Parts: sequence; structure tokens; C-alpha cells
Amino acid sequence: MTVRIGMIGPGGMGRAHIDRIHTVIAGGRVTGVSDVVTENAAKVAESIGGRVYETSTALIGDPNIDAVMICSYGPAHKDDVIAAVKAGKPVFCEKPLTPTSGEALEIMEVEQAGGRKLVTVGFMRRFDESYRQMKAILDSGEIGETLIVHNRHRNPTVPAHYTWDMAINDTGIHEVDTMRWLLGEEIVAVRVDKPKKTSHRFEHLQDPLILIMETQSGVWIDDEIFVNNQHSYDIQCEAVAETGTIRLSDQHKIERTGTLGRHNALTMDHNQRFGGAFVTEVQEWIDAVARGEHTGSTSWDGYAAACVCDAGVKALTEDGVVPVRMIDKPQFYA
Ligand SMILES: NC(=O)C1=CN([C@@H]2O[C@H](COP(=O)(O)OP(=O)(O)OC[C@H]3O[C@@H](n4cnc5c(N)ncnc54)[C@H](O)[C@@H]3O)[C@@H](O)[C@H]2O)C=CC1
Ligand SMILES: O=C1[C@@H](O)[C@H](O)[C@@H](O)[C@H](O)[C@H]1O
Repeated sequence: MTVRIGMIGPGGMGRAHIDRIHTVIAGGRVTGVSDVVTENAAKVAESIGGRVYETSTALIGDPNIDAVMICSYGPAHKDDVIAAVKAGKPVFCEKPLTPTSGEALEIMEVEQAGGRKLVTVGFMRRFDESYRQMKAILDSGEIGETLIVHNRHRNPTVPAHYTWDMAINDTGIHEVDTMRWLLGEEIVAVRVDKPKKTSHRFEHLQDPLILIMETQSGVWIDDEIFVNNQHSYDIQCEAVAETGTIRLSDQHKIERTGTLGRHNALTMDHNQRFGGAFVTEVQEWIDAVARGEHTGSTSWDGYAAACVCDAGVKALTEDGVVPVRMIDKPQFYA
């Protein structure tokens, strides 16, 4: 069976997923697209020999679409995720599930009422080989309890429409989810430290910033978020445990040695750095859809991450520690 996928919002991320699905991933094909910019939808549909839909509602409602992939921007996710769930279709939604926790709660309510887990959130770092190796070592207990985790999330630049809160709920949300998964516990409190701002790019951003998080058991996490570093997509993570530390190694693909010394080729974007993780993530989703099962992060994960981000966004405008508020995990997501 080939899973017929309808893609909503084939921009940069959506087109990269289409390319993966049509070249290296087995078992699926994007057969329809919709976009608020209809010319974009038409162009992408033509390039893949697929159908263009006037609206996402029409795409979701078409019985010839088996599953839905949402790659529009965060604030547009909720309505389409809910429509797909109501139509009983598996839906892969790029991160963030929603920028705020209230919207994610609405999704969970509709999903639970339908009685089937249908929503998968695109937190791809869970599928990255190097993060997986870190987690396996920490879970084995061989270096004791984890005490501190240091993270760095750096981008060369971000577009002008990147709003002030996105440093937390669009960028930092990757570390929020990865830390919940890596440590297997919830984050209970956050603080944002605000260093001197870069003179490059946008006045409306606090860039860089340091997001400080604390987990239920007291693990202390820091995350430097710097989205206009002008040089590379630089993701770092180091876990400090009782008798050892583990960190992601440098993510360069090659190293050249010559008269000018030794040089790394740094990754410049998410597709270069996490290409392998995206392939594994989307392959597992398509396989699960074909079997009629759920896989990957749930709406609960999208909700829990959004709760931490809500507190982080508040902490961006206030001094001091902000507690994270979330409901108890429903049995449905256990
Ligand atoms: N996992 C990762 O590392 C990454 C994830 N993303 C996520 O992917 C999503 C898309 O990001 P990009 O592709 O970078 O953005 P983009 O701006 O390149 O593409 C978004 C597309 O969605 C369309 N769109 C916007 N609102 C819509 C609506 N209501 N209905 C239908 N189409 C709509 C736009 O016209 C555009 O074609 C975001 O949720 C973003 O956070 C983006 C980059 C990396
Ligand atoms: O998800 C992503 C973008 O949406 C986000 O805006 C960037 O900051 C991240 O590095 C990238 O992985």
C-alpha cells in the first residue's frame, strides 16, 4: 500500500519533506497540496504531478487522501490538526504543535473524544543517531544520575517575520522537547537570562538569550539560543552526570587539512544537520500509518512542550523564575 499524503503548507520544510518522501523514503507519496498562497500550492503540485486543493479543508476531506502532513507556520496548525483528527486521518504536524498550550489542549480534547491517537508532532531530534546514543548511555545508568545539561542552539539567521516570542516557542522548543525525552521527566520551572544583544539583525529580538530550565528531580538545564550568529547551524548538547559527561560531537561532515590548517565544514541549516533524523522520523510515521498505528511524539508531547514555552515566553518579559503549569497526563497518552 502506498500512503497517499496531503501536504498543507509546502514551504521550505514541506518541500524538503516531499523531496525525502519521493526519493529516499518508502511507502508514501504526496498526492495533494494546499497553501494559503495558491500559486505556491499550484507550483508544488505541478512539480510532483499531484492535485492542488483550494483549501486545507478540501484536502483533508478528500477520501483519496489517507494521511495529512502540516508544514504551515505554527499559529496555523491548530485548526488543520483538529480538522484532520475529526476526519479520522493520521496527521503529522511539524513542530510546534501549537505555539501556546491552550491550543494544544483543544487538540488533545478532540483527539481523546475520537478515541484514537492520530497526531504525531515533528520533534525530529528524538530520531537523531547522536542524541539517541546519548540517551542510551544516560538510561543505562553507567555514569550515574544526570545533574546538568548544557545546550547551544544557534542559527545563521532568521527571517524578518520571526517574532520576539519565537526564540522560545519556535526555536527553544526543540531543546524543551529533547530534554523532556532525554531525561524522561517534566520541566517544572524556567527563567530567561538576557545578555548583551547582537548588533546584527533585528531590534525586536532578545538575541542571544539563555533559557534556564529545572526538571522535577532538580536537573538544571541551560540553553543558549542565538538565532543570528551569522555563521552556522550549530547544535550542541552536553550532559553532566555523577561520574562522567557525554556530549554531541562536532557536527561537521568533513574535515580538510592543508596549508591553512585543519577545517570543519559546518552545517548551515536543519536539513543538513538533521537530514538523517528527518528521514527516520517520516519513514517511521509512514510505516505506522500503513499499519494503522500511531508513532512518534503525541499531542501530549506537543502540549507539555508548549506549557514550558508559555512559561519561557512569560520569563522573556519578566525577571525571575516562572513555574510551568500543566494538567496531569491523561491516561489516553500514558
Ligand atoms: N523541525 C525543524 O527543524 C524545522 C521545522 N520547521 C517548522 O515547519 C513549519 C514550516 O516552516 P517553514 O517551512 O520554515 O516555513 P515557510 O514559511 O517556508 O513555509 C510555510 C508555508 O506554509 C504556508 N502557510 C502559512 N499559513 C498557512 C495556512 N493557514 N494554510 C496553509 N498554508 C499556510 C505558507 O504560505 C508557506 O508556503 C513551521 O511549523 C516550522 O516551525 C521549520 C524549519 C525547521
Ligand atoms: O525548527 C526550526 C526553525 O523553525 C526555527 O526557527 C530554527 O530556530 C530552528 O533551528 C529550526 O530547526
